[in-house]
Amino acid sequence: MRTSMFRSVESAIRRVSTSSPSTSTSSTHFARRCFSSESAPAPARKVAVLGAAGGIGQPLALLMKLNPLVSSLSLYDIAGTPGVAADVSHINTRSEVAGYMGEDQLAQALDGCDLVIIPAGVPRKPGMTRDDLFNINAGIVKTLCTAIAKYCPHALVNMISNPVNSTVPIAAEIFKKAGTYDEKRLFGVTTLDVVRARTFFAGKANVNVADVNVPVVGGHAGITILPLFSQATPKGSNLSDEQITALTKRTQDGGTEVVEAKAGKGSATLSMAYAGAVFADACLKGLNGVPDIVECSYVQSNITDIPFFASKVRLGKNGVEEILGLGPMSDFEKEGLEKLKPELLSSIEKGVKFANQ
Ligand SMILES: NC(=O)c1ccc[n+]([C@@H]2O[C@H](COP(=O)([O-])OP(=O)(O)OC[C@H]3O[C@@H](n4cnc5c(N)ncnc54)[C@H](O)[C@@H]3O)[C@@H](O)[C@H]2O)c1
Ligand SMILES: O=C(O)C[C@H](O)C(=O)O
Repeated sequence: MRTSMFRSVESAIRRVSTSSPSTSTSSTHFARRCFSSESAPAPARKVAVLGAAGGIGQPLALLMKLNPLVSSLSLYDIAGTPGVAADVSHINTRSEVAGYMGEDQLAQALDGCDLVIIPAGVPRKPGMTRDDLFNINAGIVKTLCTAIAKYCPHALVNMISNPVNSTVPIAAEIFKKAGTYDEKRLFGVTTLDVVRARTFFAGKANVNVADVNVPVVGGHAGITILPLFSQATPKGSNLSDEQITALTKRTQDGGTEVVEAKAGKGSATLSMAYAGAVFADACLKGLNGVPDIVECSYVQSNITDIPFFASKVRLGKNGVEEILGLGPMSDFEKEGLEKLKPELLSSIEKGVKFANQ
């Protein structure tokens, strides 16, 4: 899996946190180091963030403003976007920023978009599952996807709103009804699971976190999140079965760990904004024809008997270029795969049913 994006963000942050004011790099240099490694002028790309005034939306707006692959940044929410847009727009990087507020400005926000990122909707509180968000977030996603089908039907869509296992199938159904569905352009963002798996593995295996890769497959809720630690690189110190079981559980419960630590004040926002920015950057690089961009994502898939499934995906000019197979799995992972299927399938069916009622 390509890791240059992760490495460059990490090295940029290390450098900023250790440099004195007199030795710090310019802000433009910082943005370049954070994201694309391309030096040639990148094509114009309009990116929208829907839910841009929220806990994820604001830091994600900041990170997308730092991305030199973005030429136009459209920040939409039902409230609060003028302030977020004014604030972010003062950063001296390439993109022009515009804020849009309320449904009557949604068309303008979406018009001409190449990529739409959706972190709109309510987050969990302690004691809730992601599925408990379905009743509110399904409707929000339906409204937003109906508008996407109308105003930017060819955009890539990065779905962050939970429950991702259901919101992606909802989006697919809405696009099908509108006659605009292209399965290559719809992605559930599961990058945070990969980010967590990499971090947790590095700690236990005693390897440099910047070098670690771990595919995470399945879906994005509890046991449907299946990290494949047997494929983790670099190998590092040998981990026992107990350690692998514990790492798997911690990755599956990573979201809950943050929800509980925030004690009623929402779920992961900063790590999610980072993960969302990493995935959006990969999508933009793919659109721009950069070769060998591979990330895990929850997409329409036939690598298992479940119609939507997260796995490694090669990104290209049309979105999904290739869905990569699961690769060799340990017996523990094979067992996890069979266990997750009923829950994932039922979340998919729930989304499909909702979109068609
Ligand atoms: N995929 C993942 O890995 C992942 C990780 C973290 C959070 N999430 C999910 O992301 C979502 C947002 O989380 P958050 O912490 O940013 O929540 P938040 O409440 O802080 O922000 C959500 C934003 O969405 C906006 N919103 C509500 N209805 C909208 C609509 N119809 N159109 C546009 N915007 C609308 C709200 O005004 C708010 O600003 C939640 O569903 C959460 O569960 C997913
Ligand atoms: O856990 C949540 O509710 C938010 C998100 O899906 C996460 O994994 O952090």
